Amino acid sequence: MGKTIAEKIFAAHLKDQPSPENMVLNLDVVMCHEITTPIAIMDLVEKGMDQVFDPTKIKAVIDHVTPAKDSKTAMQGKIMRDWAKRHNIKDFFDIGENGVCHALFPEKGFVRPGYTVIMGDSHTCTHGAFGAFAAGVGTTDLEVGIYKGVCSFRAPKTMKIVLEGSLAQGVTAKDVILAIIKKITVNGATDKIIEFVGPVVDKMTMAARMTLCNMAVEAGGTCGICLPDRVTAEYLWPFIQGEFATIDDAVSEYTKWHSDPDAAYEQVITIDVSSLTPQVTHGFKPDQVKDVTELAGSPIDQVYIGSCTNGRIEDLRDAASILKGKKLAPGVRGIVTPATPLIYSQALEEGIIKIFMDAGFCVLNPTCGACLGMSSGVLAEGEVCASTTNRNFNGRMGKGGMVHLMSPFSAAAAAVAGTIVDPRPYLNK
Ligand SMILES: CC(C)[C@H](C(=O)O)[C@@H](O)C(=O)O
Ligand code: SF4
Repeated sequence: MGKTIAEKIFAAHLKDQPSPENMVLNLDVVMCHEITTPIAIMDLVEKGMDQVFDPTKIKAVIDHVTPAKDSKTAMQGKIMRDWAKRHNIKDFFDIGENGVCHALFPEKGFVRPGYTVIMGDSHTCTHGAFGAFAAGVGTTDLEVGIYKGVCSFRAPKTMKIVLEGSLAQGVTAKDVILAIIKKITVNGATDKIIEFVGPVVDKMTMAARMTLCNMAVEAGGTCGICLPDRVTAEYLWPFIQGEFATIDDAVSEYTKWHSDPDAAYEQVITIDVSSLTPQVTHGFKPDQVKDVTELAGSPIDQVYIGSCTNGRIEDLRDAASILKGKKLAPGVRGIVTPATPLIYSQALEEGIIKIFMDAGFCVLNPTCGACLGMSSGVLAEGEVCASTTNRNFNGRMGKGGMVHLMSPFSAAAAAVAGTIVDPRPYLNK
């Protein structure tokens, strides 16, 4: 019987298997941010176990609320900073160099095909876009990961989603993943890995694949995963050129992680995306999704473009293509947060920041901030936000606020229209 990519990664990292269902894996990367890691650090310190298994395999950032907004967040940052220094963690990103973890770490080349990655953050699944097994974990697992470099997982079960056809203009990876979550529901992939394959994925950029994998957790998935190919190797080339003579060599090496044709899946779902239209959430669950046309005309107060889902340069370009030469609708606030300093400076160089500013947007530094309602754009009670983020939970961006998840095209079109609107007529105008 052949193996899935997840089964291959698990087999290659197996340290111990206490039972058929329970596999302890060696970790290649342990990622850390200032919301969940300080709790793990303090607990390790208290237990007299203040050690890290390998400082080169720990990647840490202050990203959720940065610059600090109050004494509590300042202390969370300080705990991270002191810890990184104490343990000689070189890949630690503080103010000026920091960005949203799931955008920053891929950009630094920290994740490679076949890797095992954990983080105390639910959207760690984003890194599966590189053909890695990347999972969000709780504090105890994070502590063990930091201390010993291992983590225990259930034997992998995979749901394969085959994406066929081709995407129409103005329809993006965000619309695809919203449509998938609508179809399989918020529990559809619980305890499963979602393997995204098919011609649509093959054609996607790494940015689009990251958007796809980012929201696997919103369907309950442990991880989203794409098979590493030429697109992966080209993205990683600056980091792997010491390992391979040519990109072709990298591509052929990475095929060892491809799922075998006779691998066994829990479930296989095939979706033709050719007739897919822009999608948007309503309600407070990410599977409450409608065609944008069904919600057209719903008023909004704020537009938020950013986050680990859609704060990359490709996303800012999409939004700017609609905003160019236009203004925010009266009464609508616009906030854009490039997800990393590199994206910010690229956006500056490309004139994208100017487009946002001319349209009336407030441009923020890279941070999670408003995405989880912690800072930098919190909604007031009764307010509505058109957002490129990944969660529309009740009160997510502020108590009593409502979030509609959508693509950067749809968010930019909503900014101009002042209501939810079909972005397609706004393209190329
Ligand atoms: C703060 C963190 C633990 C949280 C997560 O795990 O997802 C955050 O990133 C979020 O998106 O709500
Ligand atoms: S951008 Fe939002 S979803 Fe992503 S890690 Fe930050 S808070 Fe979580």
